[in-house]
Amino acid sequence: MSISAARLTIAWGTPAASFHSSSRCRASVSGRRSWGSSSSWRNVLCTCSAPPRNLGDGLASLESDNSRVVENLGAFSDSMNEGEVLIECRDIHKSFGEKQILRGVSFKIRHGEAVGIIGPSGTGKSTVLKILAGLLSPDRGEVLIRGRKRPGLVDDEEISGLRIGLVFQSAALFDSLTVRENVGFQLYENSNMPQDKIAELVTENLAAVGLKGIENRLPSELSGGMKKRVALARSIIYDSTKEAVEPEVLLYDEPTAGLDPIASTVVEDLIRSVHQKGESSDRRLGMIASYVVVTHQHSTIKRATDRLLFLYGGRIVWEGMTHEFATSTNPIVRQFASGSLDGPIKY
Ligand SMILES: Nc1ncnc2c1ncn2[C@@H]1O[C@H](COP(=O)(O)OP(=O)(O)OP(=O)(O)O)[C@@H](O)[C@H]1O
Repeated sequence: MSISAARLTIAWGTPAASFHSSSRCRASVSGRRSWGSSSSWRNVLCTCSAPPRNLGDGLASLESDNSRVVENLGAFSDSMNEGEVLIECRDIHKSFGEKQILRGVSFKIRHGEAVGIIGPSGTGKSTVLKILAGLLSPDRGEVLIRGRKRPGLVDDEEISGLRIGLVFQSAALFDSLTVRENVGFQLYENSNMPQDKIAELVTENLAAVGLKGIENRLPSELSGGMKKRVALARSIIYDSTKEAVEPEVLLYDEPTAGLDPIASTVVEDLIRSVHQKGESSDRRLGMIASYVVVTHQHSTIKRATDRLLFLYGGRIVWEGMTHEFATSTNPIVRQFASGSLDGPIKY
């Protein structure tokens, strides 16, 4: 097969052109998965017990009372046992040219969590994911992986003990490769699995995202929604010949945008099904220890997240459990939840 011809720098399925500078950023995220029955996918318990924190009462307080924001965020983060924190963002700042996007983003993701990042368009959610994944460097602040500071872009050695994968909003498939080659890319490139076994796994993973019989198609022959699901299948396929894997954090950038409601449900259940909660997850093959989802979709927020971080004005302005989002009295959250034009968020 022609996969080696396409030996571009693959960073979690990223075309080389996007991140050619991170040549050390080899594919370290083949996905893990363990399919349950569809009913077990839905049988998800909330493991998070931290209370919600309203970080300011709206944009005005965010702008005028920054110390309070930081103080409250610290209180939330302090409630986490340090040993269970996989990734921490500490006071992250990021600008593109003159445009300051992130102005001090701080949060922790702990083992077993399913966290959503929400907020208005253009507020920097994807930027946060790219910084978490090590594909962008913050201008200021730091990312800690299991308590160890990562100085720059991702490096396999630096993040040993934890693998971080990013599923791109745009699917980012290799145009010249078939669906089979795209989904099985990691295994063709980095495993010793026989090709027929990889092909079998590809078919199995495609079926899990609701796609059958498209293995020989090229990405150009797929709809946008199908491409997204192929990318998802690629992110969760794993080398089933291995006995144990390191814990893995998957970052999903709008995994259900553009999907019809039923396809969205398939993807949301899939995201849940590959998630292994609790401390045992670091030795369970085929499971994701924690994941972060950036989404605008209500169904995805409700079905696929336990805890939410609300990003606005360059900072986390609210965080809490997903079920508390709808009843929050924070004006920013209320406006966002209702879709009202009136409120602190201006377009
Ligand atoms: N590489 C880049 N160069 C210049 N500007 C960028 C770059 N990446 C992002 N931006 C800008 O940073 C801002 C935040 O972008 P980002 O994609 O992180 O937002 P978002 O919250 O994910 O948006 P959406 O919800 O619409 O997907 C936007 O104004 C975007 O144009």
